[in-house]
Amino acid sequence: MADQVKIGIIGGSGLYKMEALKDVEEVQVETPFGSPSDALIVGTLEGTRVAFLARHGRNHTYMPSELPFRANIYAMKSLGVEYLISASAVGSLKAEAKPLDMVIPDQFIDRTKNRVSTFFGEGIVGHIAFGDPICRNLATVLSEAIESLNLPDVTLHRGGTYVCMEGPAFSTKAESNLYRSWGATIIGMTNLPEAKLAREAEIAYATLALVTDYDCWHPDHDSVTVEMVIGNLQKNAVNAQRVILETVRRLSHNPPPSDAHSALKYAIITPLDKAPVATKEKLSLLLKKYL
Ligand SMILES: CSC[C@H]1O[C@H](OP(=O)(O)O)[C@H](O)[C@@H]1O
Ligand SMILES: Nc1ncnc2[nH]cnc12
Repeated sequence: MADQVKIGIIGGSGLYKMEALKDVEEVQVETPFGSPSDALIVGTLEGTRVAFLARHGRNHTYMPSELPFRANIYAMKSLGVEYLISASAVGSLKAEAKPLDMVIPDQFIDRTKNRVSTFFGEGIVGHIAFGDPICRNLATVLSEAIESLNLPDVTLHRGGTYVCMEGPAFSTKAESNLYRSWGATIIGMTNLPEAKLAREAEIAYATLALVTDYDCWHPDHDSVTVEMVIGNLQKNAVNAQRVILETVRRLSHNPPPSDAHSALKYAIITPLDKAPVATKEKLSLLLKKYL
């Protein structure tokens, strides 16, 4: 079993490994919810052990709808992760958020249709608070890390709404314009289920959204393609990794409090002494504080 690690990183499209990780160990984690997308790569960044997971697998073999979100979050929890940073490619729904910019969103709109985004069920019912789906304090650490680096040609947008769509096809223009009329800032296919499950697992979660395109609404820009996403992500991958490094450095020196760390305190409605033993066992990693 690997050492306990408090900081986890999930890398999305175009960010399949962390170059700066040292003393790397590949950890295959099995969970009651199946296998994660890939082995967790535990290594040292800035003197701190962290766990990295390629969200779609290192060869990008999982579609957003196929991602084993529960296994991914459970695996992070089983290593001891308390803070989870998600690095994700997104389309921009606002002119001012340009390709290569970074956005730290603070809200989501759910347009997924086909995702399991809870650990509950099978006799144990829980309803987490999700009004503020991103950990504000972790988002602040991330934003301050970005600002401290003064990255050339990168504008940071603090706050904003991430529309999470099902995919895998990109949006129609009508959809893209609808989301713009709702005031949304960026669009992707992955972060909402992850954020919900992280909250249920009492892990603080924040998103580093890397803008790769203007989706399909912008009259002066071509509609999004995979080539565009990966091309821009590769241009920005060095910056993204610098941001993650600086965030890890700050988090390890000064880990902030997070409401997420006690998210289940008032969430579980089923009396646990009346709950099915098999489900209590399945969820014991998440529930043990409350059993
Ligand atoms: C390759 S374009 C669409 C793909 O990119 C984003 O992935 P991630 O959030 O893992 O960076 C988007 O959500 C889609 O999965
Ligand atoms: N325009 C877009 N729509 C959905 N997911 C994306 N990921 C990157 N760009 C995207």
